[in-house]
Amino acid sequence: MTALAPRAALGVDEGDGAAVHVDDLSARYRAGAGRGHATALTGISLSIPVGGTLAVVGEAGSGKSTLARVIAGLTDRSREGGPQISGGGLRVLGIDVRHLRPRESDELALRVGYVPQDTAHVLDPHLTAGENVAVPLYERNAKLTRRVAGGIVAEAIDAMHLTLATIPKYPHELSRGQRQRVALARALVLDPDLLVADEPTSGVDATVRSSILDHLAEVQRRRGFTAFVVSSEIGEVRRLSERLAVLHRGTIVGMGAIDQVLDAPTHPYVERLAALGRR
Ligand SMILES: Nc1ncnc2c1ncn2[C@@H]1O[C@H](COP(=O)(O)OP(=O)(O)OP(=O)(O)O)[C@@H](O)[C@H]1O
Repeated sequence: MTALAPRAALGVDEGDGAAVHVDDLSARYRAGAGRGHATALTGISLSIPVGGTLAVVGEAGSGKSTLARVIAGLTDRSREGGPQISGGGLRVLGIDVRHLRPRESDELALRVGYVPQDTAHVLDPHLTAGENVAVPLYERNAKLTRRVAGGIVAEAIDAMHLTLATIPKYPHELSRGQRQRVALARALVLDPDLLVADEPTSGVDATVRSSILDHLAEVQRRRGFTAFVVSSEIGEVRRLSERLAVLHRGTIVGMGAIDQVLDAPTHPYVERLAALGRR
């Protein structure tokens, strides 16, 4: 892979200029036999321009992972037990996620890199780090030679500043921070148009956290993909994004430039967040 020009500069446009366009979106989960549904998101509207980044913060259970999953196209239609879109609209890379057809679901899988909170959901414990990163490559092209795949994997591993000695190791032989970076390498190996990362530094030591975020920001600057990143810490957000959305009980209670949101809080939760950020 050579260094790629930013997509916005290449003129990749998804119609209305936004890579992600969420309009009054509601989402829910099946609550189990005879118990109806549990609403997780209500009236969410946001937009991420091509090549832009939006960071999302909010307390536990506020709906961050649900929003990440629906934006990644991992709805109940495509994945058993996933969130269902129950109202509003969602366009991702020009695709209507609410009415996703199987072909579009496959297209999204190739064009969206997704890193869940728990890397155990994407890293197969029976495959080495290198084999895990290669999985999407073979999904896209089963005829890829081992030599070509190996070169691409080595580059993806290197881009996350992991040593090549990581490649033959199994996930359990790696630290949590190394596993997160392998999961990021896997999500980025197909050179996606959109990265959805759900707390990419969750459970990682504070000293390693900032370096993961810096590597991620550097790769994004080079490749110009659009990013939606969930974070649990306001301090982390600035390393990746200039824009912030704050979720509280399934609704957005603050959105805009980070300082604008924190300096003029319009909700008590944002006020608390701003106070934490000042400490
Ligand atoms: N698979 C599921 N089935 C039913 N309800 C769910 C499911 N996943 C999440 N929920 C519910 O949806 C709401 C939002 O959860 P979500 O995981 O999106 O929040 P979050 O902000 O990401 O939380 P955390 O920071 O703890 O990861 C919560 O009330 C949660 O209990």
